[in-house]
Amino acid sequence: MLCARIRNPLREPSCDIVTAALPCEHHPGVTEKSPAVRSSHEGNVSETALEARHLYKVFGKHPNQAVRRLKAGEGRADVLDAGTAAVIDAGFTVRRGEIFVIMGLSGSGKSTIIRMLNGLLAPTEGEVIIQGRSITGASPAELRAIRRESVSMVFQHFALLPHRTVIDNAAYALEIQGAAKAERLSAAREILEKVGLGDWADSYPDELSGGMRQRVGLARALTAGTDILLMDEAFSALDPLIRREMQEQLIELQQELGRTIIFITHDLNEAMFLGDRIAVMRDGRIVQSGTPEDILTDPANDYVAQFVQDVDRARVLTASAVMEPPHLTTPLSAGVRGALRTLREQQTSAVFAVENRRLVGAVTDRAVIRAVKAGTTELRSIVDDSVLTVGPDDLLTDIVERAVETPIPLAVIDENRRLVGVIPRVTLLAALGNVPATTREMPIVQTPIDLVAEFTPLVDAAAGAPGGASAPAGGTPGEGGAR
Ligand SMILES: Nc1ncnc2c1ncn2[C@@H]1O[C@H](COP(=O)(O)OP(=O)(O)OP(=O)(O)O)[C@@H](O)[C@H]1O
Repeated sequence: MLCARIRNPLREPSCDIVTAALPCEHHPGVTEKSPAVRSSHEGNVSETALEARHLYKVFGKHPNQAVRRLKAGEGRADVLDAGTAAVIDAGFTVRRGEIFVIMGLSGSGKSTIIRMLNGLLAPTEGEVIIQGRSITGASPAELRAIRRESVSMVFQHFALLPHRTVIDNAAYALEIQGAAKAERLSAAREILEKVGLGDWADSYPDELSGGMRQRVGLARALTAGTDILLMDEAFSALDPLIRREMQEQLIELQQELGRTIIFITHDLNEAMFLGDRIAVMRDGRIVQSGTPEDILTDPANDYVAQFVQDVDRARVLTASAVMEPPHLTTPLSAGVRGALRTLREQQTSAVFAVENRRLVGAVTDRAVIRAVKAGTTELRSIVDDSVLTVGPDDLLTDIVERAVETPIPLAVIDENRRLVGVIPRVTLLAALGNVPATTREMPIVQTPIDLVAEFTPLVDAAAGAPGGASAPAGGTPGEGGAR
């Protein structure tokens, strides 16, 4: 299985990209991880493939009036008399080479957004910018050119031409672009190989299964050679197993071909698995955008939190998202006695041995005691170097098995074998079960009755103190008394 973190080179860039939680430029109330801030040595290369700025779409009699009222603070339901607000002030930036997912329940406005992104629908207000060019106000001919050259679409119901062979379907977009037959067939054949349909080139769509037909749809969009692919619920009609296969294949293809993909889905698990970043929509608005881990671990509001409750966390969270700092370590240079001291102080039965922060292995209490008895002082000879390790980018789903096998926490090591964290089994279980792994201070239970306040007036009254026996009738115990 591919790792969600490392599959996109743009997501884990090799040079100084600063990522910080910032308010989204277009939505001060919506937070997203900041767009990559590139170091100056990369030059001013635009990494933005597509941008949506303050998009509104209202269907109905008075769309502009509805937008004015929405801006003034009225809600979607309030402006129904003027029209249906399908999209309200949606803004996002899609970076080149990423999979950006727009996720929301039926009616939340996803399809309307995607139709505005490829110019099939004009926004009531706002702007769509594709590769630096605004398509708002573009002529029909310009829009056709943009769709031909920059943006391809993959539909839920494949939209294949039934009387054409698989290869002719896959080559169709190039045919429209006017490419010579030999050129388009060769390009289509290459892509068909990549999607696993090389042997089916001469078949017809009705000879294929649903998953295979969707592969042809995907091949057609990829053959077109556009940088941006819009995929509208592209896998929703497929059986669950085929669907998962397609999701995995899409990530592989995206990694290989580096296209920019905007993927629409109502399925949060799919969004979490595919998305480098996700925009969550509700009632026409984007309510949160961020990486899958951001959304899972820090939902912006109760709506998103409820949504993520049922997410298959093992497919989204990585080792680095759940690991704990490695406290139970002993340097090799501390020798057997040093290891013994750490084991006793930490009251544990095994510690990790490290050398220059690099993991050497684990040392158990038994081995240490035997070594002390035998008069051994050097630690390396008793280190067990077969400890199970995982990488920071490994998905939990891929490490659960190893966690079950090992009696000590899993060691998380980076590419230089540096011990960057540990995952005790309890931490893994807590993360999978969405239980907070942190512990809090125990609250101090308040004494139910303030005995001093209760009894002082009675004692005072018995002693004849002023204000005691003469306390007003109905006064609460303690009122007017000493505290
Ligand atoms: N042409 C139209 N005329 C009037 N209302 C529309 C039109 N298209 C969409 N809507 C309304 O806009 C809202 C958003 O619809 P949209 O299809 O964009 O949502 P969606 O999230 O894609 O839902 P689904 O997954 O069901 O397609 C809905 O209330 C829908 O009824």
